[in-house]
This record gives sequence, C-alpha cells and structure tokens, in this order.
Amino acid sequence: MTSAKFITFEGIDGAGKSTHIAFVAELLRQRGDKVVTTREPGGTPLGETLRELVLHQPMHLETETLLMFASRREHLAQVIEPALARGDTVISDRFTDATFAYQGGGRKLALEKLETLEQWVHPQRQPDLTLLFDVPLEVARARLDASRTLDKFEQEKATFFADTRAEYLRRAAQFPERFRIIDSTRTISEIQASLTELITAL
Ligand SMILES: Nc1ncnc2c1ncn2[C@@H]1O[C@H](COP(=O)(O)OP(=O)(O)OP(=O)(O)O)[C@@H](O)[C@H]1O
Ligand SMILES: Cc1cn([C@H]2C[C@H](O)[C@@H](COP(=O)(O)O)O2)c(=O)[nH]c1=O
Repeated sequence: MTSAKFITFEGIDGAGKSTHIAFVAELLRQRGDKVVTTREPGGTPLGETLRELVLHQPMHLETETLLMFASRREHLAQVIEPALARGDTVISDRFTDATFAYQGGGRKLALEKLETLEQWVHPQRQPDLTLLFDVPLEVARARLDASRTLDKFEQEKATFFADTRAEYLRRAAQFPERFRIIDSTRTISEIQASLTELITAL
C-alpha cells in the first residue's frame, strides 16, 4: 500500500473496533508509514465538545445529524485533509458510514438527506479502506455491559442496533471495493491475525 491512505473503523457499539486501532496503526508504522489516529464524533477540540453534547444530551434527530456533520467538517479541515496532504495515513474510529448506520438505519432519517449532507461536507473524500467489525447484537451488548457506563447511543434498544447493523451491512454490499467485513465474534488474537494478513496484502 502506498502512503496517505484514509482508513476507517466501523461497527455497532461494543463490536470491538477501538480495541484494534492501535494494533493496525503499529502494523502500518512498522512498514514505515506515518500514521494519525483519530475519531468521530471528535478528533478536534471543537469536535470533542460536540461529542460531549451528542453522546449525552437528548436532541432532535436532525440536530444530532447536523452536529455529526459539523464535527466531521472541522475534523476534515483540521486533521484529515492536512494529514493526507502530508502523506500520512489516517485511521479514524468512525466516519460518515456511522451516520448512515446510526442516524439513517437506527433512527430512520431519510438516506437522501444524509447523501445531501455528505455531498456538501466531503464531495471528493471517501475512505480508501473501511474495516467493518461485525458481531450479533447480543455479543456486542455483553461486551459493553462488562466494560463501562453506557452513553446515549449505547443505551438504545436491540431493534435500534439491529437496524444500525443492517445498514452497515447494506453499505458494505453497496461499496465492496472499500469495505472489508471483520468477523468480530472471534478472539482478539484471531482478529489480529486476520488484520495482519489484510494489511500486509494491501
Ligand atoms: N474479540 C473480542 N473478544 C472479547 N472481548 C472483546 C473483543 N473485542 C473487544 N472486546 C472487549 O469489548 C469491549 C468493547 O470493545 P471496544 O471498545 O473495542 O468496542 P467498540 O466497537 O470500539 O465500541 P464503541 O464503539 O462503543 O466504542 C472492551 O471491553 C473490549 O476489551
Ligand atoms: C460518527 C458517528 C457516531 N455515532 C455514534 C456511534 C457511537 O454510539 C457514538 C460514539 O462513537 P464510539 O465509537 O462509541 O466512540 O456515536 C453516530 O450516531 N453517528 C455518527 O455519525
């Protein structure tokens, strides 16, 4: 793989994606890439302030969606585009696929509205590679329950996560050139072995 790749990690809450970001970053660094790791919502001081709001305050669905894209616009301007322009690889814990999955699939905002916002905020930018960590809801829920206090999204009911997961899988089928589905029911070391194979083959 040449440098300056934009890699995103996606999946329902508790799928295990964040667990593997440092591992993949280290794999890439070992082969000489400069790597920036970041996240959404967040990734900038303003984005982190917006993150606190969207993860903890009740709000209208369109407000929530617009704040996700506001955080993303700042993230692209301050972090993602400058890093890619320097030739660094960017690994982001979530990006626009999450808005389609959560606000579109989970909360039922019309996908056409999301496509309009996507065209406005990043008409030319898509991830080069999206790793979708996929698990049944019960597995994700058990992992979350064992690990931490739940935020606004993590407290959603099972049907919300079923619809969110279904939208992720629909997008993976729609964009097979950039999506790779990772079976995240396996052990961490089994998943790391797959990730090593995948990154080495890029
Ligand atoms: N393959 C795995 N097997 C068992 N436990 C795992 C596995 N992957 C992650 N975990 C554990 O599950 C919990 C959630 O993992 P992690 O934070 O990586 O999920 P996530 O998908 O990033 O969730 P969120 O999006 O809510 O941040 C953590 O306690 C983590 O140690
Ligand atoms: C980018 C983005 C995120 N979300 C949700 C998904 C998660 O529940 C939280 C925060 O993410 P984390 O992986 O747990 O750190 O925000 C969303 O609903 N829409 C989005 O666009």
